[in-house]
Amino acid sequence: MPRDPLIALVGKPSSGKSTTLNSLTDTTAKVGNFPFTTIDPNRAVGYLHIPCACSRTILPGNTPPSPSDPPPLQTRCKPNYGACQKGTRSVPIELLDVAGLVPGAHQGKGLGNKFLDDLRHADALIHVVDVSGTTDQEGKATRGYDPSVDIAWLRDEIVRWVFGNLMQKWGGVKRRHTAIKATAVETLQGQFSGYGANSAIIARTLDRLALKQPLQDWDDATIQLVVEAFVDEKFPTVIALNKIDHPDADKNISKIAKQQPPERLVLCSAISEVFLRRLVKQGFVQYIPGSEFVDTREDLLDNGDSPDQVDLKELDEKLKTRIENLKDMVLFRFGSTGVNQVLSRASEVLGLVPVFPVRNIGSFGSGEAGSGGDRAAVFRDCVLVRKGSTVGDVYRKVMGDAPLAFTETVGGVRVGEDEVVGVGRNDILSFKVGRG
Ligand SMILES: Nc1nc2c(ncn2[C@@H]2O[C@H](COP(=O)(O)OP(=O)(O)OP(=O)(O)O)[C@@H](O)[C@H]2O)c(=O)[nH]1
Repeated sequence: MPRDPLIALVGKPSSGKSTTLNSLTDTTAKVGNFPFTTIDPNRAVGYLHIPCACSRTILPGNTPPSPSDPPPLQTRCKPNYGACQKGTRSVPIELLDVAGLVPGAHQGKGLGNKFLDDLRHADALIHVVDVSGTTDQEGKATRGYDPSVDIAWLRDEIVRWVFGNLMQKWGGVKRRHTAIKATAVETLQGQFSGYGANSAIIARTLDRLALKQPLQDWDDATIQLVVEAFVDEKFPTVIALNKIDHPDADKNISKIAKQQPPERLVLCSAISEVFLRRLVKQGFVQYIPGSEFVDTREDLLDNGDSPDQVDLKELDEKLKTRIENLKDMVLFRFGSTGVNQVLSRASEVLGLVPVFPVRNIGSFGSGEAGSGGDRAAVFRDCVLVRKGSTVGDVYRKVMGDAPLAFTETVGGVRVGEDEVVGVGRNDILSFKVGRG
């Protein structure tokens, strides 16, 4: 059965990993349960924000009565896991906290081997970088440090770790490869299976390099290239440039933006998100996590709300100033605190596709045909699968090994088991169990 995707947060000490994790996992937004049964101590549940199927007005019977009304399905969207607020769905996703990697980790420095070992199961990485330059490469307080260096050494540590593990056995690997006349994909898959690599990842790795020599003739430099390409395939990485609220951040952001592909970079201020969510909990502000706007009591009164309608507390001068600063330095300049984009971007680099399995393809409910009528809850389930997954892959993830009779999508249209799932095309599926 395909595994659930796992995203790991990595970075040097004090770059803001815990704060980022808190901002991604804090459940102020009334998110519900999650489907993962065993959560290790270093795992947490984050919520990926996606447009929910319930807000697609193209679906039968989902036209809003007037432009200002929500589509009818939206009012009945009740996820089993996560939440749906006005058509934005929070889908639970597992996160792994890989504590404090430092240069030299691959040789065991700072318990590095243990942390690197934790990484094996990750499908993508979020590298949290302290873009303010106020912590050195080991996380100690400083000023004027160049954080672009961190991006290079962290990847290098992972490469050296994988390289070291492979080289320990390379003599035997080569001999066996020749003796059994294996293909390079087969041999490398055997070596890299401990990192959760399948043959598709290995094939992509080798395609990237288009090597001429057979595996048994690879020299160290070639093996190094193979390992680098493998690390990039197996651990696609989003770089979260954290602490953008700090005045020293701008020049570092410009430098890194010139060196890295834009689709890999996200700007964020984890501490701002944590602070705002705390103020929401304490009843001081209205704020939808990830949005550009924060409303205080004063703002709402200025907007014409009457005092008895506004149930927010008064702010003292100190808090007022902090919120104004946060608006100026982060929200207005960057459009949000950026933390939700960190997770969305990681899901993009992984190519995750949300799929909505429903029992009843006519009503999108989870009951038998006709049960609950048009008031029944819809789109109870949403699963995240990797790009390129087929209808059959989704079926096995949701239903396990039971035999599949046939599958329908919107309008009762039959879809084949081998069809690749895609957003808006065949991502609402009803599986009929049994022998077809
Ligand atoms: N200015 C600013 N400071 C931040 C931000 N995020 C985190 N910090 C601060 O950076 C320091 C380190 O944050 P942590 O989240 O503990 O960092 P960490 O990477 O988990 O550190 P380790 O647990 O040592 O690996 C703390 O003092 C945070 O308050 C941010 O967005 N802006």
